[in-house]
Amino acid sequence: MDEFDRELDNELEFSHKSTKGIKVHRTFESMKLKPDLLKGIYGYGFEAPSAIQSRAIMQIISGKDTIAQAQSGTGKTATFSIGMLQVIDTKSHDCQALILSPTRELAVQIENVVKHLGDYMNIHTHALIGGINVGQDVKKLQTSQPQIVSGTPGRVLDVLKRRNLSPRHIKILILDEADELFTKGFKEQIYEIYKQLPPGAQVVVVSATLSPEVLEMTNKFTTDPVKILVKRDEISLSGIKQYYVQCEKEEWKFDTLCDLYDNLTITQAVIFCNTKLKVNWLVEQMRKQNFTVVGMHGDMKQDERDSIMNDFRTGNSRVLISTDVWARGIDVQQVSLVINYDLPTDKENYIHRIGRSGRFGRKGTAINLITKADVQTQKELEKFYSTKIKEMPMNINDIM
Ligand SMILES: Nc1ncnc2c1ncn2[C@@H]1O[C@H](COP(=O)(O)OP(=O)(O)OP(=O)(O)O)[C@@H](O)[C@H]1O
Repeated sequence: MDEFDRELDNELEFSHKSTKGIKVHRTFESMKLKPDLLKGIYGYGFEAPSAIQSRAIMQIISGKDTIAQAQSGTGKTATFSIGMLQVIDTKSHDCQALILSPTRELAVQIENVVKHLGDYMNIHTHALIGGINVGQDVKKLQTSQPQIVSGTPGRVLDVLKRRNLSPRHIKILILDEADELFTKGFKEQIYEIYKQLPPGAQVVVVSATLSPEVLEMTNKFTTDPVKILVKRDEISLSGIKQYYVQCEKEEWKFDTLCDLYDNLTITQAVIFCNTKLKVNWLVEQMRKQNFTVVGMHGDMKQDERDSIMNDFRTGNSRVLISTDVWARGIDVQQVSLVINYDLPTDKENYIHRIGRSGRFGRKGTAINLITKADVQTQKELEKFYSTKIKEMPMNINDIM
């Protein structure tokens, strides 16, 4: 048992229900935001707040610790970004807000959203991510003095320890994909970072999936938080249709995928495998059959990851094969199809993976390629999320 778990053990029971009576703001105007922030929101193309935005933004602005859960692709990033931008003192050049997320690509994406929403506020931001020279970060921190930093836990902790980033004026900490941040590899780092913040710093916990165990853990970081939660049977989006193809044997999956290829390229598609080796293998096999695909995983060099992300975001590549490094948070609106070449090993990532499609009310399709051995796992997923995964019709065009 580590220090984090020991301290958790002493905490009191935590209620897993949404806070009652939260006011709903149906327009951004009614939130009385700074005019420059409002301009940034409209400039970014938003007209009205989504369900989570209409409830959580004002709670964040009020200074309360907040736990915000909402389905994938429903605008959680802008929820915390708008709340945070409203409370930042733009005249000060101290770092006042820190956003932590589990992958480098997500941390960069979040920084981009903050930058765009804060377009008219003269806001300085920086993405602190691993895989690039820390010297560059140090220089940027000194020269641009960002008020908002979005980063991955390892690099953020590193610059805090080197004293290149001062935590003294941080008044708000956002934990995006919090349940992922509370898993083994990260939680000690998160706790280390949290301990360096000034007492009373506001904490905002965000994810589409927050299990009772994770909610219990948030107790360590939050004081009397406002909770906006989603019941488990409401987490899967009805706009994302879920199907399976029964492949009998593992070897049959490949032929099935090749048969589906034409449909993958109608818009954009992401194919998930459970290991980096399998991603490499599948990319190679697909290319041997003259299919155009790209692959991405955490063992690749950062500049290669950046260039693959860039090509996929701009639509230059259309079919991406990846690990769970791509499961959470990444927002590419053109993705309309997700294929689970392997079923994920944890239930939460199933929801996150299929949520790469169907962004903000768009239609999406998810297809699981399953062998006999996967039947039970898939049944458990259906039961867990009270959802139905149907057999894919012979003619896939009927569902696309
Ligand atoms: N109010 C809004 N009006 C129009 N589009 C919006 C609005 N809020 C967010 N969006 C768009 O919806 C998409 C999904 O938003 P976002 O990435 O924040 O979702 P999320 O809830 O964080 O999803 P995930 O659970 O996958 O992390 C983005 O492309 C974003 O620009």
